[in-house]
Amino acid sequence: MTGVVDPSVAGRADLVRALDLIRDIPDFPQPGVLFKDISPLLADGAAVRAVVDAMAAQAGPEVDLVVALEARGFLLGAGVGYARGLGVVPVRKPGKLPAVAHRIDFQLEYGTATFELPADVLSPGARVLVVDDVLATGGTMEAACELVERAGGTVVGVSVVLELAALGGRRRLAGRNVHTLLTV
Ligand SMILES: O=P(O)(O)OC[C@H]1O[C@H](OP(=O)(O)OP(=O)(O)O)[C@H](O)[C@@H]1O
Ligand SMILES: Nc1ncnc2[nH]cnc12
Repeated sequence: MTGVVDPSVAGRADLVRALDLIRDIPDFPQPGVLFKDISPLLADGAAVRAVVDAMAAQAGPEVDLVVALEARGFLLGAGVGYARGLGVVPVRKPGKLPAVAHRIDFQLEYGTATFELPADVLSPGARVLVVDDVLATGGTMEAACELVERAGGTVVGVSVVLELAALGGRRRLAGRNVHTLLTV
């Protein structure tokens, strides 16, 4: 996929190849949306390793917990946690968690959604990296950061594979430390 790569990606043939596996699916999940599908990247062992290692390397040394966003963020966040030797907390869609600390409703590019943070797994003062696949309008990431902060955590970075610049997510996350591998 063509776009602007992070300086950490430039010159890394394995990462460039991995990011090239992301495909466009028109009119999904609704007409007018150009969906960026990372499934081919996730299905390629070398690609997913290159991407997860790059996300783990971008995040600062101060991170002590990964928060991963349902659903595709789980796949990447678990890898980043493993690579850095850090725990992973899943932020989930409603009705999945047996014990909920905080809940938030939000809007994303193609609809509305709700996230929940599990109870008693995020300690106040935790320095959190929030991981997802795509940053579009930023509604999803902003809501996740809000949940972390309600629990007393500090969001020290947010990390995605792909940023859709025209949808303004980075502006919405102004003041936050946003890591992306590719911006289109
Ligand atoms: O920046 P935004 O406009 O908020 O959009 C980004 C979010 O949209 C997609 O999730 P989706 O809700 O499709 O969930 P899924 O991962 O469960 O399929 C993507 O995985 C991000 O989480
Ligand atoms: N266009 C898009 N492609 C993939 N994930 C998204 N999340 C929000 N908008 C998206």
